[in-house]
Order: sequence, then structure tokens, then C-alpha cells
Amino acid sequence: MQDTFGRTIDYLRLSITDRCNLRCRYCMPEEGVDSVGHGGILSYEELLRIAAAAVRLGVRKIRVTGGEPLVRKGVVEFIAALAALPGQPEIVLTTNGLLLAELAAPLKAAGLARINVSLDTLRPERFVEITRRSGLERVLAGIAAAEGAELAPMKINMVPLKGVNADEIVDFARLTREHPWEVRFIEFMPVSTGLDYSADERFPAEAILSELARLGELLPIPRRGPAGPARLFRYADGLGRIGVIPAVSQHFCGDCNRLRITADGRIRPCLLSSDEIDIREALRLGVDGTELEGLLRAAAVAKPKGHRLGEADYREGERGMERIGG
Ligand SMILES: Nc1nc2c(ncn2[C@@H]2O[C@H](COP(=O)(O)OP(=O)(O)OP(=O)(O)O)[C@@H](O)[C@H]2O)c(=O)[nH]1
Ligand SMILES: C[S@@+](CC[C@H](N)C(=O)[O-])C[C@H]1O[C@@H](n2cnc3c(N)ncnc32)[C@H](O)[C@@H]1O
Ligand code: SF4
Ligand code: SF4
Repeated sequence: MQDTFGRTIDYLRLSITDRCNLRCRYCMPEEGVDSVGHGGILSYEELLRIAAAAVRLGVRKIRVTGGEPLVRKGVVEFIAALAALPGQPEIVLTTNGLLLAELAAPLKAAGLARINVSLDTLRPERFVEITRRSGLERVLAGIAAAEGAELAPMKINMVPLKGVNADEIVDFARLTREHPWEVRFIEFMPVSTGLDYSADERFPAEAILSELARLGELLPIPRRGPAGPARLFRYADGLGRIGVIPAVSQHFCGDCNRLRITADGRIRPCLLSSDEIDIREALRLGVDGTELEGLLRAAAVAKPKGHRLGEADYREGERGMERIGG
């Protein structure tokens, strides 16, 4: 499906829950997060109907995200059902890794193609400071299990914050020398209010690149087609790759290829705009497949040319990343 600006939309991100077993300070407030509850989130059946309609419109890749997608009961069977949709889209997942040690092998068997694991520090005490929970060992065991299950190539997502974990950029980059992983550094996005960060903690892409250069020369990897948000590099002696996601400072919106479904059933045309289309209501009123396709098409038409973050009239949204799915 094409949007108004000639971009091809072939990627759908499904946030399957707004619940999470961590409370990362840049994503969710420590307390006072109201989960939308069982009736508020889309059922697996509803999610499958949306996914099937999207695949009919040309979506080739579906990412399951959250909240923490692995805390939702029945996620393995849901992945299997997605992978079995006519058209056989590629099914991928983004997780904090806490439950991966147990679930990596069943997820692979269900048809999951790849996995992206979010990890912001390699230091146990810091893990607690950032996520407000313990569990670094479990995440590392989860990454090992994902590798064992051949969920490859694995991507690790890190959000550097100045004075918090930016001094670990080089340690994370070093991982790509020893492992065939893609380690990606994501610019922090101020998307919801009530977060425990200050503007001084932002660490822009240019600063990330200077940090990375301390480890050795970064060799750019040329893009082949719309390659997603990451600018890719490698070190001459590295097995893996480095990605920098300049989510705020340098727009990759011109290549944007995605729509999002929020945990509570809204189609979100752009991560950084609070405009949404209610698909939950439509599903519960009994729309048919053609009407679902119509709603997805309308969202593609409503997709903005680019984000307006940083512009005078931009307002931080009410909805946290855990509902949008990142
Ligand atoms: N501004 C912006 N940021 C995005 C977009 N897509 C992903 N990101 C950021 O990049 C992070 C990593 O995304 P992932 O969930 O790993 O997915 P991905 O980068 O699409 O993954 P691949 O399919 O492996 O390329 C997200 O959590 C966001 O912070 C986007 O469309 N716009
Ligand atoms: C919302 S999480 C959902 C999936 C899963 N719980 C996880 O952490 O991977 C998806 C991604 O969004 C990123 N993210 C969350 N809040 C962010 C923010 N304010 N700025 C940039 N990235 C953010 C996380 O680092 C993670 O990689
Ligand atoms: S980034 Fe992921 S793991 Fe961390 S609080 Fe948000 S949803 Fe949970
Ligand atoms: S900010 Fe919006 S338009 Fe730009 S890449 Fe992200 S989702 Fe697409």
C-alpha cells in the first residue's frame, strides 16, 4: 500500500500489551501506570484480523512489541498464528529479554524469524537504576538462548542517556567485535509526560558517533533500499554491525514504511504524532475484512510527511511508549 507521499507501507508493528515487567525510566513512570485491562486491549483474534487485512494490502513484515510482549499469555501460539497467515509475512519481535531464556526455543519453533532485545547497561546495579527492577543476568541468559535458538541476526537496542549510561557506548560497541550482532544506539525520544529524565540527559546521534569513533574507525555500510531507521556501520575487525537510530535529530521519515497498532486498539500512523484511528471500536461493531482494509488505508493516507518533534507547536503525547510499542 502507498501513502500520500509515495512511500510504500509494508511493515506493521503490533503492541500486544501495555503491561511490562520492567519500568525503564525513559519509557514508563515508576508508578501510577494504569493498564488498560483485559477488555481494553485487543484480543489475539482481533489482532489477527488486523494483521491479515494488512498482509492483503502488502505488509510483508509484522513486529510484535509492547509493553513487554512476552508477558502476555499465549504469545507463542499467537506468533504461530501470525506466521501461518496467508502470504506468510516475516514475524519479528522486540523484547526486554527477561523471559527469553524460557521462550526463545518455542518462539523459534512457532515461526519467529528474528528478535530485537533492548538492553541499556551491562552493569547489574545500573540495570536496577535504569529499569527499577533487577534482572540483568536473566536478560543475558535470554540473549544466549536466542542465539542458541538461531533467532538471527540478533539486534540489541540501547538508549544512551548522558550521565546515566552513555559511558557504556564503547562497551556495547565492542560486543560487535566478538558477536555477529547488530548493536543499535537509539536517540531518546520525549514522547510522554511523567518520565524520570531531564533534557540534559539527551544524547544526540552526533555524540553517539563521536563516542563510537573512540573504539576505531567506523566504516559505513551502504543502504540497500529503504533500510529502516538505522544508519549502519562496522569496525574493520568486527563480526557484527553498529546501528545508530537518529530518531529525533535526523529524520528518516522520507523512507518510513510502517504503521502501528497500539495495545488499546488504535492505528497510529506516526510514532511521534498523537493522531490515531480507533480500530477497536470498529472491530467490536462487527466490521468486515474490506472495511478493516479501508481503515488501514485511511491511516496510510493520514501518515504525516515527517515528525514535528522540536517544533514550537509540538506537544508531548499522553500515551507512553509501552502502549505505542516503540
Ligand atoms: N522516530 C522513529 N523511531 C523509530 C521508528 N521505528 C523504530 N524507531 C525507534 O527504533 C527503536 C527500535 O525499533 P525496533 O523495535 O527494534 O524495530 P526496527 O528498528 O523497526 O527493527 P528492524 O526491523 O530490525 O529494523 C524503536 O523502539 C524506536 O525507538 C520510526 O518509525 N520512527
Ligand atoms: C517500548 S519497548 C517495547 C518492547 C520491549 N518491552 C522492549 O523494551 O524491547 C520498544 C523499544 O522502545 C524503546 N524506547 C522506549 N522508550 C523510548 C524513548 N523514550 N526513546 C527512545 N526509545 C525508546 C526501547 O528502548 C525499546 O527498544
Ligand atoms: S522499554 Fe520496554 S522494557 Fe522498558 S519499560 Fe518500556 S516497554 Fe518495558
Ligand atoms: S517519526 Fe513518524 S513519519 Fe518519521 S519515521 Fe517515525 S513513524 Fe515514520
